Amino acid sequence: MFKIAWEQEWNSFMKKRAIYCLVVGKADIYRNFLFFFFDPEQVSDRNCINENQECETQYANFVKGSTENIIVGSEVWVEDQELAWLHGTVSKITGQDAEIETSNGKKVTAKLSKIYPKDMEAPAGGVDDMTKLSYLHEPGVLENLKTRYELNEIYTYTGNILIAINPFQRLPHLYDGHMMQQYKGAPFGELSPHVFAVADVAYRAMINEGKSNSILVSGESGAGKTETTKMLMRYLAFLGGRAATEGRTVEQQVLESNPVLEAFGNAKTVRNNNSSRFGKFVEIQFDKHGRISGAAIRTYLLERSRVCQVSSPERNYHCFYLLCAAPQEEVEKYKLGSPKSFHYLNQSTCFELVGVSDAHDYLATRRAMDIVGISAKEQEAIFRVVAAVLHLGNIDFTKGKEVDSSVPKDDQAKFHLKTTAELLMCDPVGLEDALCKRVMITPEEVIKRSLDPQSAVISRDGLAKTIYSRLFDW
Ligand SMILES: Nc1ncnc2c1ncn2[C@@H]1O[C@H](COP(=O)(O)OP(=O)(O)OP(=O)(O)O)[C@@H](O)[C@H]1O
Repeated sequence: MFKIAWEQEWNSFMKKRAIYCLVVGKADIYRNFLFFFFDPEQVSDRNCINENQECETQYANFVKGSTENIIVGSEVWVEDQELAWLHGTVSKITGQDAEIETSNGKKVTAKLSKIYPKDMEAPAGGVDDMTKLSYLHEPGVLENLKTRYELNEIYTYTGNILIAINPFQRLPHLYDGHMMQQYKGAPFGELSPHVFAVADVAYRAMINEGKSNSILVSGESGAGKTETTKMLMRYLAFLGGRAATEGRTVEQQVLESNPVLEAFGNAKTVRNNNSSRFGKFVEIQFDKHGRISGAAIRTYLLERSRVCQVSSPERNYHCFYLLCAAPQEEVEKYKLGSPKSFHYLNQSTCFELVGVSDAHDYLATRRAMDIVGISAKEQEAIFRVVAAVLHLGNIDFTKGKEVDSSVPKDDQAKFHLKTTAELLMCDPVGLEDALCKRVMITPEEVIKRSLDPQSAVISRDGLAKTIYSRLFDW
């Protein structure tokens, strides 16, 4: 389903003439990237890439690199289980097999078709554009990215595609005002590769051609897509911003939408403490003078199951923990307490994030909601729903008097049922009925059937997921 949504999005990107920005976390993604851009069938499918001279050259280089004649004494790359690729020298060739003495002193045998020539003339610091490599094969590009990464150069071009490697550390000098100023209007490729250069070229093309443009940010979880997108938005806000007038500016609202979305759609996962559990399409609208005039964010396919199911060392959506850490009067108003007391949170033993204050983030989210234009009344309703989901998860069931029926388990369960109903502003009896009974509508009649405790739990979780995902979509 995601693939279909993505394909549709891709086609619409194509119509809008995309500029690519690719984020890489690990070798696997780069492998996919090579496949996607250099597989002949894929290339011919993507007319816009086919038209792109640079990509055709890259593809030709790729083929050349893979089919190069290898002889005894050639310096090559050979696949390694641990390190992905090892450098070595061919010592013997027998038929289609080559014997290689690797740089770490091992002797390995590999098929000739599986080894790749090493570029012995590549500069020590790597190249800033992969099209400058003699051989554009996987070990070659990975070696180049690694060399640059070790020099803190996290960005590299492949033609007009930007490859970004996650630095896993703050690099403020890369994104400050001075840097933005430098990239403003600079011809693409003149300065070091940078995410601002991609945003700049997209913006200029939009202004010059009077056509919409898109930037695609792709990569595996934790690769840095969200951070990269924020940088892109910051730079576009810098280019298209207005002098601050009274109240909120559109660009402020655009930027402040991030913390709001992250509070409700991000969670800690094994790979990423702030993982977006949804897809996002950000549209920034500019007027004919190149000033930001509006913005829209469309979200896709929130991971609904996380609302009810979470395991160590992951967490549920940030907003649940933020609300539990809200000022005392809010916590009392929503009848909350420690995250440890809620079933939807305590299935995992992780409640806090290192270096993150949920209490601080709660206030920051409230501020961001103000800036985005969510009224105090709406904010109150939003957090009522968040609290209601937590209480809903604590409604346990036991067997009722009738066969295969269920009722709230004890006083605790009844308290949470009553509180959920209060927060959702619905009738508690109606809510209990909805959880413990199923209504089937047939052409002849409406049948109401009792649910056993297990089915009532499924129905409770279904309701929690639906409420939360509707809130997120809203
Ligand atoms: N350019 C960067 N500078 C500094 N840190 C970064 C940068 N890019 C990523 N990071 C770090 O890596 C973490 C993960 O990045 P990010 O959340 O952007 O990944 P993602 O690709 O959006 O992941 P997911 O798909 O799970 O949402 C960030 O929280 C941040 O700590």
